[in-house]
Amino acid sequence: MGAIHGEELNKSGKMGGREEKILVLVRLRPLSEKELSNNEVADWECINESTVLYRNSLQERSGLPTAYSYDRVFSGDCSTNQVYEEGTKEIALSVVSGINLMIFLSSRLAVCSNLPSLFFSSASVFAYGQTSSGKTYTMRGITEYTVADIYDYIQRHEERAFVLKFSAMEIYNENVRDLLSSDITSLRILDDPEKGTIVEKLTEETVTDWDHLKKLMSICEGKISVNDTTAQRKIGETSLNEQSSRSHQILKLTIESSAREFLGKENSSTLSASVFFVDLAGSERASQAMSAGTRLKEGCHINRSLLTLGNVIRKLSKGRQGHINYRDSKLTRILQPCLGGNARTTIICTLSPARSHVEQSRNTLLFATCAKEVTTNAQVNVVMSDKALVKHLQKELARLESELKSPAPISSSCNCSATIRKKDLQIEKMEKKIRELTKQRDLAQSRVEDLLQLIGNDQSPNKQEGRKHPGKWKARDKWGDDWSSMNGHYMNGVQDGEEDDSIEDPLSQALYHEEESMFDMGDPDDQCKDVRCIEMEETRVDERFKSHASPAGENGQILASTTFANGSLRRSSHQNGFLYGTLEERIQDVQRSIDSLASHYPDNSASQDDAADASSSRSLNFSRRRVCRANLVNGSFFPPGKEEFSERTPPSEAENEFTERPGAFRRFSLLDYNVNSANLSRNGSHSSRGTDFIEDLKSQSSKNIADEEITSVQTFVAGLKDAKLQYEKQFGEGQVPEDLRKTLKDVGLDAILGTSDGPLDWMLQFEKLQRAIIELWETCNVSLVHRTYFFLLFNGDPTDSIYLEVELRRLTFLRDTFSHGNHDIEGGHTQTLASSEKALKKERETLSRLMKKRFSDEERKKLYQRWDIRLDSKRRRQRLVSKLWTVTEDKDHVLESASIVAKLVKFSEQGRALKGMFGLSFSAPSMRRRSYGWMSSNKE
Ligand SMILES: Nc1ncnc2c1ncn2[C@@H]1O[C@H](COP(=O)(O)OP(=O)(O)OP(=O)(O)O)[C@@H](O)[C@H]1O
Repeated sequence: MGAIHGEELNKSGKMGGREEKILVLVRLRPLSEKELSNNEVADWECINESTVLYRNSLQERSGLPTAYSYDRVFSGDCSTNQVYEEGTKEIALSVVSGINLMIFLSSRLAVCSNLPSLFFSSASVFAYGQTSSGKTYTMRGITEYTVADIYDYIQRHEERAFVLKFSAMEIYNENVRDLLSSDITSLRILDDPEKGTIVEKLTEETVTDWDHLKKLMSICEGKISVNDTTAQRKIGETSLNEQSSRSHQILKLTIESSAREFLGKENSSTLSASVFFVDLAGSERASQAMSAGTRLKEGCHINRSLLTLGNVIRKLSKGRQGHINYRDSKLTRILQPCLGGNARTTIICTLSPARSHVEQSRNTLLFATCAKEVTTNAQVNVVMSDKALVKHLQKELARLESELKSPAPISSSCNCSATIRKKDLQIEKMEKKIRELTKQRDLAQSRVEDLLQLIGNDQSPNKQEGRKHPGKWKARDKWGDDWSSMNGHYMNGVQDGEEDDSIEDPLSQALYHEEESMFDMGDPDDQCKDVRCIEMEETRVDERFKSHASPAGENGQILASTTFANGSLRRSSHQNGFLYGTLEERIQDVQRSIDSLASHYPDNSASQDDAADASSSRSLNFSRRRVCRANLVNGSFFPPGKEEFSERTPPSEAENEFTERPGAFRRFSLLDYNVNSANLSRNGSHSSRGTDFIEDLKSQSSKNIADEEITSVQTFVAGLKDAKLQYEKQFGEGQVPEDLRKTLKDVGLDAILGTSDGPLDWMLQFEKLQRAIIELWETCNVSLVHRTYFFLLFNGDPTDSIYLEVELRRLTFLRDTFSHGNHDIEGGHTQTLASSEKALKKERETLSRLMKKRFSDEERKKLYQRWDIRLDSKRRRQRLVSKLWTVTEDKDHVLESASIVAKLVKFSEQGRALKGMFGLSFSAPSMRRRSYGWMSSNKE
């Protein structure tokens, strides 16, 4: 027999890799003795072969999904053998018996030797679920049944010679260990250009027989020790499981085979395929597992890597768009081929039916729902009989010969040259257009310079103060200077001083000391809570944004350091009919801004190793999780309380797969509220619709800190853009809602309503609006990250006015809500000034932890000096962060605060991607007219 790899066949148009969804099975275990003695009730039931149902009259009324469907579900009375036979067998054995063999040929391949057999080069079986749900119990059985069947297959196929190799590893506290070696040193993961990701120096035992393999598996389980030294896989007792696996275990069985008759001959080829058995450690809540010390630390590592796995699965379920963070944990890195790679994969999600575990069970099912959507592209090895192979090659030869004999018709080559000519013409035209545009741009540029000079002469204070605005407030064109001057300050030499890493939360402290780059994990309970549900929350949020995203190609206006004057002047140029605002120019403008931001604030963190970054992003993910329960009022990303968790668990596929929460679009009704129900804000009753808007806007913006990827700024922008669109819808163009007039009066901006429409007036108005907003941010304890993004993104372009309006209205609403003692904004979410204060405090703590990561020692020292913090004082980072954004009347202070927070949340890095955000344009074409609309309407 000869072997052909799927890829080769693919080229010839016959066969190739096979795309298929991950097979997802759910296994419910019976109530354990302990659960029975605690009078636990079983709330879950398999109602048919594919649906598991939650039966609890109380929860049913909560509106959460009750039925979940998967490829196959197994009830508590199903044996592991049944799970294997009806669930995993087909995939696990496809590495030897091949899919066609299984389905069409059964064991008659030897008889029907002309038919090819497809062998998949890699298969994997995972067990996923909360601690004590039965993963190890299930995987042990599945592994044994698979291996037994593989041996059975080998015995029945004597025409081939098989070699089996076995390796085993565990990932314990983010260290990879060889389970077949007594050496407990952590192994390195390497990227091999040919083999992909490999674990260096991992023992690979050649298996002599079935007994040998069983012995090797026993070593992994710790039943036998290697060289009588260490017990193997880390197992420990928790209150939920006496024999809890504290590590992820990955077993790999490689099966190599060659046709016996060709053995030792030139044309002999060896076929290799592997099957992975993955027993993941279980997610656990610290409170339930009652873990402390080592167990708690293990639990944190377990949860963190499972979080990354959840993230990867979630992203893959959305169709592999964008970057998949496989490198965020060793688990996902090693399992990359099994997750959306070239393996056939089955995931068995195990559940405890106990009521006390309902939340964890739901999270497991949400993970399963996501996993169902993931597609892998399994590589196919094809083995043919010699006869079939010869036939295949003859056919291929004949096809190539006929292609050679009848070359492509002349007409098609004519078409080719015609197409080339057409393209040449197009290129010529485009070059001409570029030349024209460049001319126009240069012309506009010189006009702008003229106008700038004019304004410089008009605005003597600006001119005299080197473009400073009157008072403490500086113009935006000072940004670059301020950034560099601040940077300069950091670079001045200072004495060394020990820094205190003390963190109030003991768990965070433990973790922080454990892994320096890691930061806030929140309270143990929160942190150890399973997180998949949150990933689903994110999915929904993403979906919402998707549905609101503007068509790509609109011009953007997110110029972080675009000069104030520029913004105004651009409008003038526009009015004069110049094509000043062409896309090309805008891109250059943005690029310049970003470059200036990036260059003034070198990002030291970029040099830090992958692991640090990964761990940080993982940690940040915990914060992200909290966004679901974010404090609605202050925009912080910290949760008001965990009780909201289950309420906000999204619907499963059984209901609406990842659909948005019903009424998600009602969030804009804050605007309705202000227009149509103005009395509500006065009588103090709550408006959940209005809160929806605040909640979403807030959580969108606050989400950014928890996500170091570009999307976080995009999300922020999308939220604002969304709000703006709704706002415009509500009021139309050129309308000033009555209550906004009142708001403006309230904040002392009533003069603006009657002012003229010139760029200079706008500059003054912008200053006033911005200052009012900054004060309100402080009053309402708004998230520092939100303040920073907003402050940096809206820097005085007239087209920003609508965003300032929306923000001002939102903040005024919050302030009024607080002052009326109107706490209960949305059912279940009690919001008070105190809770917003608490959330802000937590955000400051988190930012203070980031200080160490984002600023070098030297920079921090300079910062302390600059902010009057003694270098020998304790908790210096916390002190510094607690000062940020507090002196609202001092523009320098605000500017520096924004710079520091921007650096902490990697704004400059994200800023580099702002170009990509043109699709989320701040300034829709109509905005140019709209921007002054509300002011002009007041003049009428
Ligand atoms: N389907 C089942 N039928 C009967 N008993 C089961 C079943 N599944 C699990 N058990 C029992 O439940 C207990 C916990 O199972 P197991 O250790 O496999 O859980 P786990 O999910 O691997 O937990 P951890 O993540 O903590 O390692 C064990 O005593 C096991 O024998």
